[in-house]
Amino acid sequence: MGRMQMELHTGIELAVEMVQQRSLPDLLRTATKQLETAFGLTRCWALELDISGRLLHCADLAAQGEFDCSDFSHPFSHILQTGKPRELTRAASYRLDYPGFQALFEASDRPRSLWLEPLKGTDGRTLGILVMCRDGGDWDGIVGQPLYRGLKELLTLQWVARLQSRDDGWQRRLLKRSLDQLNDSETLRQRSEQLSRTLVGNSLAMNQLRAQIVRAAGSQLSVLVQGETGCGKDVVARGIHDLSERSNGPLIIVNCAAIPDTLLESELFGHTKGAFSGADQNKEGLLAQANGGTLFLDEIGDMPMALQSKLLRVLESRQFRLLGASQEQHSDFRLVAATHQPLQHGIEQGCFRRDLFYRLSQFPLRVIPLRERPEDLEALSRYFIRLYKEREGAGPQGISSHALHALARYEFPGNVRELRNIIELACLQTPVGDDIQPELLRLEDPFCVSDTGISTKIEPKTMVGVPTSNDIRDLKAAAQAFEAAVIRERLQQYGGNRAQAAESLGLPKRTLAHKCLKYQVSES
Ligand SMILES: Nc1ncnc2c1ncn2[C@@H]1O[C@H](COP(=O)(O)OP(=O)(O)OP(=O)(O)O)[C@@H](O)[C@H]1O
Repeated sequence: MGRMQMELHTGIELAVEMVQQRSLPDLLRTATKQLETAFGLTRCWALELDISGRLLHCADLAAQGEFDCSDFSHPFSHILQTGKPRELTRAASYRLDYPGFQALFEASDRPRSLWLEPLKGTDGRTLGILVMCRDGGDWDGIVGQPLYRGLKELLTLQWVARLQSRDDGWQRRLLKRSLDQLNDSETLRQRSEQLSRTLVGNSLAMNQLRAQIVRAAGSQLSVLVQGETGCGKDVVARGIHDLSERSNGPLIIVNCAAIPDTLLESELFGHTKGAFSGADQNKEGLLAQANGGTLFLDEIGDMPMALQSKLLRVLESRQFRLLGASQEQHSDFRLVAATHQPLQHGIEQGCFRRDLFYRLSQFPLRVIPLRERPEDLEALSRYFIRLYKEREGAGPQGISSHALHALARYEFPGNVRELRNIIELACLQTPVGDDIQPELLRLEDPFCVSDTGISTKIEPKTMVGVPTSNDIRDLKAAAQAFEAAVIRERLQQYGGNRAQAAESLGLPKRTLAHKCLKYQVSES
């Protein structure tokens, strides 16, 4: 084979190897090795200019292979600035104290001569710098060779192609990420909108709460909803269930305050026949019923300590045992708990387990009181008017701006529940088709004494069975008598309707039922 043929053969072999490299680092590594072998170099490096054009990288030098292009204490900034190749002698190299350059010089065994050549793509864009090292001089004898020029051209072409595919991949990833983000925010928007049909309010706090509910619903974390009585914790818990992937499963609601302590455990865990006196048949507990769905433990702060420990165990393993049974059972439920009491206080008092608190509040949510979000009053009022009209078939047209102003001045100790009662009562008294006017809004706390010093609604002294303050010898008994009297009176006021009486007192229905049982108060 003649010399020309040999060169052609070598050139083709090298070219084939170079085009096979899929990534830029592999291409640069292969090309520099080829140049070393083909031209007897002691070392060859390829420095890559980053996308900002401010840094040159040499992957093989690791941490030291970074060259700031605005620093002229290494030779590469000059090369980039002039765009021309040049030779650098060993003596000159010693004088350049840039640490990265000294590392490169050292790793090249301090050659007698270095050839620095900028590499450009066909579009004129600078790709980087080729650094060739050898102990002889005569660089023209190398860079003038067709094989060198051919390899260099192929290297730059492949370099551009690799950058292009890296850019394309990067663009694709960027596009995918923005599409994902768009999808996420679109889903978030749609779900928040769906939720705004039942969890009404346009305030910033409500918008943020809805967004958090959507997020909580998308996870399996236990959610603790905290907020004053009547502010919408129950609505939040239902929202979490409805928006979760468990929405087709059951939503089991347990009001821990409404079930006597002695019954709560068997209600939750269930029992076998004969487990205790009165257990005349097997009974499935609420934990088992919540399988595949959501268990909502309302008023969790009222759960007895002994039961808290058992609940903690269930939450950790989702395993539990029916009272009286020897076998464990499994239930796959998501827990949502709610409380109007600050649990922190319970923890300090030693009546709420700290570890349970942390287990419950994996995703904490707080519903702020209505008085702190007056922007929600109008939307909520119109929502309750609409519900009233749907239920009764007719009702007021809307609510006057004066009435809305009056609402805005009120504190709402009973929160949204109280607003609902006020609006419903006003609906009843407003002529069909008119707007609710301020004088029809019963804006007073029934337990408050008015400016005249006369109690506006309830006068404990006149209540049957309630001792006057001078006669009180046992405060607890007197307070209970008062509570019983208020409930009795409220039931009378609402014609025995427990749901309305409970709403008007800011109590869950089951709590009222429990209190009626405790105080022997009947509807009649
Ligand atoms: N943002 C809201 N949008 C629509 N209705 C609401 C909203 N907040 C509360 N309500 C309504 O107010 C009443 C009381 O709400 P809810 O029962 O959820 O309060 P709660 O915080 O759970 O009260 P409690 O502490 O007494 O259990 C319900 O009739 C509920 O539908």
